[in-house]
Amino acid sequence: MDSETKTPEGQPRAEQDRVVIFDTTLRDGEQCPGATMTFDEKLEVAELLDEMGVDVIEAGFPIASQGDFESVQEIARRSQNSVICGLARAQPKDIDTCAEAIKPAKRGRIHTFIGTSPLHRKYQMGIDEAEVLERVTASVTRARGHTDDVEWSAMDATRTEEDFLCRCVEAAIKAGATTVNIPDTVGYATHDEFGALIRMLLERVPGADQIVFSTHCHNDLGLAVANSLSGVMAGARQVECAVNGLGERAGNAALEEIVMAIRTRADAMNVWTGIDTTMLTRASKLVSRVTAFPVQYNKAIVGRNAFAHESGIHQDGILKHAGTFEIMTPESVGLKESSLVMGKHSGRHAFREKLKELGYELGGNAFEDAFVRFKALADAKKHVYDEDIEALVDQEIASAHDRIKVVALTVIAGTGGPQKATITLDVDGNQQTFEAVGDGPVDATFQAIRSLVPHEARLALYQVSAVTEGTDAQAEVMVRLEADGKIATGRGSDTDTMVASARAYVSALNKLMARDARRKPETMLAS
Ligand SMILES: CC(=O)SCCNC(=O)CCNC(=O)[C@H](O)C(C)(C)COP(=O)(O)OP(=O)(O)OC[C@H]1O[C@@H](n2cnc3c(N)ncnc32)[C@H](O)[C@@H]1OP(=O)(O)O
Ligand SMILES: CC(C)C(=O)C(=O)O
Repeated sequence: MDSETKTPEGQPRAEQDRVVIFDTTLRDGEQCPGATMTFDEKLEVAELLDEMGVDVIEAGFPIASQGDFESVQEIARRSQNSVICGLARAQPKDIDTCAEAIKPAKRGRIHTFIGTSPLHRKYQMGIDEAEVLERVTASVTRARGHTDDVEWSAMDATRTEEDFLCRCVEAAIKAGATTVNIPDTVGYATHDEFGALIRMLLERVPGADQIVFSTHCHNDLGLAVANSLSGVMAGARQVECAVNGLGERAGNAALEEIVMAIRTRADAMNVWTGIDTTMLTRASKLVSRVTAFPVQYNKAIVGRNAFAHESGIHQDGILKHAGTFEIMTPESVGLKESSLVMGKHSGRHAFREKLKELGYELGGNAFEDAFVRFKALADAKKHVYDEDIEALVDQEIASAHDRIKVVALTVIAGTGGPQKATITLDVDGNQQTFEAVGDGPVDATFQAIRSLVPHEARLALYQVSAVTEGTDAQAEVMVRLEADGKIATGRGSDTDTMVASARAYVSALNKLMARDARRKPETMLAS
C-alpha cells in the first residue's frame, strides 16, 4: 500500500495518496434529462476516458435496457486500461445481468447499492433496518461470486442515522465489498459534515482500513466538488464524478474540477490522481457535443472564459507574468494559450499586443488615436473581433496624412422626411459645419460634404457590408469617386453606417486631392 510511484508530472507519490477517479458520465451523467447518448457516442466517450487515465468507468446500468447492457458490454470489450463498472440494485437479477455485461473487461467491477436512510427505507423500499442489512449482505455476497472487485453504495447516506450507516458499511465489508461509496444522493451535506462523516466511518467501522472509501456528491446546493474534496481530506481515496459535472438534477462533482483542484493544490491536499489533465478540454468538448449540453461560459477549468482575460489590469499582468492572474497554465488542461479578449475594459498594453499579433506597428499619436477609437468602438459594440480592430487601424493608417477629417455627424432619417445631415469637417486644421437636405440620409451626408468641399467628382459606387456579425457589427462602406478620368476608392468603418459612409466618402476625396498635386485645397473649399 505504501509503495512509491510517480505522478504524470514525474513527482514521486505514495500509492496510498492516490485518489481513484471513478467517472460516472455514462451512468449518472446520462441519467440527467436530455443527456441520453447513442451506443456509438458512449463508445467514443469511454475510449477518451480510458485514454485520459480514468481509473474506473461506470459504463451504465445493464438491467435498465438492452441498449445499456450492450453498451456496457462493448465498452468492457474495448477498454485498455480502465476498470469497467456496471450498476446494479440489491437484486439478484440486476447483479447477474451486470456481471454478464462486464465479463469481457480485463478488469470489471460490480457496483451494487441500496437506500439506507429512513425516507428511503420507509417510502422507496418499504422495508425495515434488518431487511436492509440482509440485502446488503446478500447483494455484496452475490456480486463477489462474480468478481473480486465489488463496490457497495449506501444511497442517501448523508441522511442516514450514523449508527445504522456504520452497521450497513460493516455488513458490506464483511460480505466482501472492496470499495464503499458514501453518496450525498440529494446534495444535502455541507462540506464539514461530509468530511466528518467519512472520518467517523473510518474510525468506527471494523475493517474500514482494509477497503477504499469513496465519495459520490451531488450538486443540488453547488457543493459537490467541495464536499468530495472534504471527503478526500478526511481519508476517502475514490471520487465519483462526471465530465462537465453532468448528472441527476444539478449534476455530480465535475471531474475536471476535482482533478485540477487536486493537482493545483497538491500542497494543501497531499494527494494525486493518474489523469492526463491535458485531455480535460477535449473530454469536456466531446461530452458537450454528444449530449448537446453547452458548457457554461464561466465554468471552472473548461468554460470558454476560464483562461480568458478582458480587463486592462489583468491583461497587463498576464503579459508581464501569467502567474499574476492564472493559477494553472492553459496548457495543463489542453488549451494552447490564454486569450486576451479585447473589450471596453482593455488597456494600452493589451491593445499594443493585439496590434502586434495582427501585424501592425503604430507609434506615438497614431497608436493613441487608434486606442481612443478602439475604446469608443468597444463602448458601442458587445464583441470587438480582430477584424474590427483591423478595419479600425486600416482606417487610422489610411487617414494619417489626410487633409480632410470627419469630426462630427448628425443625421435625421425616417419616414417623416426631409432627411438632413449636419457634418463638421476638419480641413487643413480648420473646422467647418454644414447642414444639407438630401434624398435619404446618405445623400444628405454626401451633399453636406460636397457643400463644404466643393468638387466635380462623381459618385461611381457606394457599397455597404458588415465587418463582423450581429446587429452591433461594424459597417464597412466603400465609396468610389471619379473625376477627370481618375478613380479613387475610399473605405470607412463604424458601428454607425452613416458615419462609416461619411468616412468612406472623405477618404476617397482625400485620395483624389492627394493625386491632383496641382490643385490647391483652398480652391476646393466652400467660401
Ligand atoms: C441515486 C441513483 O442514481 S440510483 C440509479 C437511478 N437510475 C435509474 O433508475 C436508471 C435506470 N432505471 C431503470 O431503467 C428502471 O428504474 C429499472 C429497470 C432499474 C427498474 O424498473 P422497474 O422494475 O419498472 O421499477 P421502477 O423503476 O418503477 O421502480 C424501482 C423499483 O426498484 C426498487 N429499488 C430501488 N432501488 C433499489 C435498490 N437499490 N435495490 C433494490 N431495489 C431497489 C424500488 O423500491 C422499486 O421497487 P418496487 O417496484 O418493488 O416498488
Ligand atoms: C447509486 C448511487 C451511487 C447514486 O447514484 C447516488 O446515490 O446518487
